[in-house]
Amino acid sequence: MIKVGVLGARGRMGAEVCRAVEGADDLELVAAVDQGDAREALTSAEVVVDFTHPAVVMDNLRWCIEQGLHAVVGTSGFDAERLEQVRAWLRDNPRGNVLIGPNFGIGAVLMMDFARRAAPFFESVEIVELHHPNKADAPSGTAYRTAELVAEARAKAGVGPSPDATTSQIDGARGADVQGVRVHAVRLSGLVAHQEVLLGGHGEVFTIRHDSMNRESFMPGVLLAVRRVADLPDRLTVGIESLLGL
Ligand SMILES: NC(=O)C1=CN([C@@H]2O[C@H](COP(=O)(O)OP(=O)(O)OC[C@H]3O[C@@H](n4cnc5c(N)ncnc54)[C@H](OP(=O)(O)O)[C@@H]3O)[C@@H](O)[C@H]2O)C=CC1
Ligand SMILES: O=C(O)C1=N[C@H](C(=O)O)C[C@H](O)C1
Repeated sequence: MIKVGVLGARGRMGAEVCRAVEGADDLELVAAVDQGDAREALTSAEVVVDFTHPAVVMDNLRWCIEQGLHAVVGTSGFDAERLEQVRAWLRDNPRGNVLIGPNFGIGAVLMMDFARRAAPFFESVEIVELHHPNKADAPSGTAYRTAELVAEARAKAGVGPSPDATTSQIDGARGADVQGVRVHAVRLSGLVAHQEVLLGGHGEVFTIRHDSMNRESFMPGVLLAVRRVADLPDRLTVGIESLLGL
């Protein structure tokens, strides 16, 4: 049995993770912690899962690393600077691995991988992410990570910037620029979590779309990460691609 603690346990994702852990024969939920609860209850866990808020996740993660706990992090908001900070904390503390998953949906991970692979073959690329209106941040962590992967693949292949002759616009009309990739964020009642990657070439458009219809969709990926985080070859892993053999 792997002992699991959940941070953000009363939130939309945290509550779903608690249910999934309780339903798994090989996992035991030993602590469910939310805003205002003492984190010390988590010291009885081997693996801590964090689905809280981008503003608090770094403090939680530093605490987990200092305690030598393995951490599976779903909370969004990780850029290169934050990842470097996590690496520094890991260097200073000998025990505990960290897996940060921008998206634990299997289809979403495939969407990111397909986008990365397709990126060098099209001169234009833009990302549209669509979420429920209670989401705390924009753009989504998934869109940010997709843009990073796409930008990296295009740079490696020597593809230049996406063509764009816009000279006049209202602020924000062309979305956010994430490493040269335009990212547009929609917030709409009725939605859960969705993304389209639009790739345009000569007379053709290739669209990759993923839809999470509910939060259960993330649970196979979260449980896979919980089961494997202790044995990962690197102290810090970003994404579950390697766990899926991608
Ligand atoms: N990687 C993935 O696959 C997915 C990632 N996410 C990400 O997960 C995060 C959470 O999303 P969601 O569940 O919808 O958000 P919610 O707001 O529903 O849940 C977050 C929970 O964390 C609590 N919380 C806030 N601060 C702390 C703290 N310091 N310690 C413990 N608990 C705290 C909140 O309490 P309170 O409300 O009182 O502030 C709330 O109960 C977001 O960053 C989101 O983008 C979401 C879906 C999938
Ligand atoms: O807040 C959400 O809901 C989601 N957050 C993650 C993100 O920011 O990418 C993952 C998924 O999109 C759902």
